[in-house]
Amino acid sequence: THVQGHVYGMFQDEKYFPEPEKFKPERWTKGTAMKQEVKAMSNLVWGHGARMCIGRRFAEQELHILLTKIVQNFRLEYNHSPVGAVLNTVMTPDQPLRISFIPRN
Ligand code: HEM
Repeated sequence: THVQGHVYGMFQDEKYFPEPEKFKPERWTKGTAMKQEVKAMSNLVWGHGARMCIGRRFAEQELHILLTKIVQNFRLEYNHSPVGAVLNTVMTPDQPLRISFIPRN
């Protein structure tokens, strides 16, 4: 039996994520209003406990490098209708993401 936390729902909880629909990356930076221990337990993206994702640090490092390289080399533009989210085991966009990657040089 597949049992899975409702991670998307957790991110919608106003108590921990005021204005959950807004893009506010500062939610995750050090020194913001959310307490560190609440931040750590407010979502289960990586699972929790003895069987939590063993590749977490590796995946975070990869994402950090990937996003840094993209932003260094491209300006991203999106000029289409708002994108919704659909649950397909993990959350996926409800339409193709037609993001334009415009080279910076
Ligand atoms: C964005 C990327 C990733 C996400 C969101 C993710 C998420 C998860 C989650 C939710 C679990 C289940 C935790 C639980 O049962 O409580 C898991 C398990 C696991 N993940 Fe990841 N993972 C990611 C990337 C990776 C990578 C890159 C690796 C390996 C290099 C990896 C290796 C594993 C392994 C081996 C387990 C099983 C751990 C166990 O059962 O003891 N994951 N992951």
